[in-house]
Amino acid sequence: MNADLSSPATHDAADAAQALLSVRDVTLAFGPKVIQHDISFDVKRGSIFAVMGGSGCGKSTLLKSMIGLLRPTKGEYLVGTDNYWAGTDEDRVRIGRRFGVLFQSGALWSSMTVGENVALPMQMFTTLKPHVIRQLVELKLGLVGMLHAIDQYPSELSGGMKKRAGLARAMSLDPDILFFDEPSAGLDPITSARLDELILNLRDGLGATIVLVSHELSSLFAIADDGIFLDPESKTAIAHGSPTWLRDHCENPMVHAFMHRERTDSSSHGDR
Ligand SMILES: Nc1ncnc2c1ncn2[C@@H]1O[C@H](COP(=O)(O)OP(=O)(O)OP(=O)(O)O)[C@@H](O)[C@H]1O
Repeated sequence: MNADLSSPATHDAADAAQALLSVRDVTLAFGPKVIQHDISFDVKRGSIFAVMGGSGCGKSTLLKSMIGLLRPTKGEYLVGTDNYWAGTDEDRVRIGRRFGVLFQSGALWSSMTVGENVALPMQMFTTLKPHVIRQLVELKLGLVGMLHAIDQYPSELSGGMKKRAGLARAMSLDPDILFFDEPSAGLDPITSARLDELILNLRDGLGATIVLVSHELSSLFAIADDGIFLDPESKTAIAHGSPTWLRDHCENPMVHAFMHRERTDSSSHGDR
């Protein structure tokens, strides 16, 4: 399989200069089982970067590794000038403070209200006074259209509201980079489109930099402006570029089939 790495978004010296996060020659494995090898890409400040590929290719594993839950067997993650895995545990905690993560389910604490969930990271990691935290919580919930639900418990929320609340919590500490794992999973198309709009507003209004894993083509085409396509067979990246660029220009058959929702023998494990 030939790698189609010639898109406008292929990483080069200019991209590296703008990069907020640089992934360099990363190999991920569980024991002897290699999941992906020699992955390199740059996430530019203010971009929405998609990790794409069929089911089981290693998207979530890569995301986990980027947020510090899995040490790569080889390679580096550079966050600005910080080399994430090269430092001490304290260094990683400091660098990790620059990350916000939205997990698939929203991952809210069920015994706490929405407001308490959003306040928790501020209470744990800052010395802000309670009334300041309250103001910030209201601000974050306002940004995601959830201020009205500040005193509600997660069990009282719809799937889309849980995602919004999870997003407000991910933004609690004003992260430099937001990581989203399947933000549209479990949402109906209208709620999913609203979440896409919200994500675009966060990028355009706040200049947020976002890395996401998603299967949802409509969502990928609507919001992502750069990305990487992982192949489960060769276990490495076979294309770089925005989802629309890959859809319209990438000639690699696996990528073409995925982006056009076609079934081919070689992509039988691709998601549909
Ligand atoms: N803790 C683990 N130990 C061993 N293998 C694992 C572990 N976690 C994931 N894997 C394997 O790594 C591979 C990639 O899994 P991963 O969940 O990253 O894929 P994915 O692309 O996110 O899939 P999906 O789109 O279906 O969520 C799979 O073969 C999976 O079985």
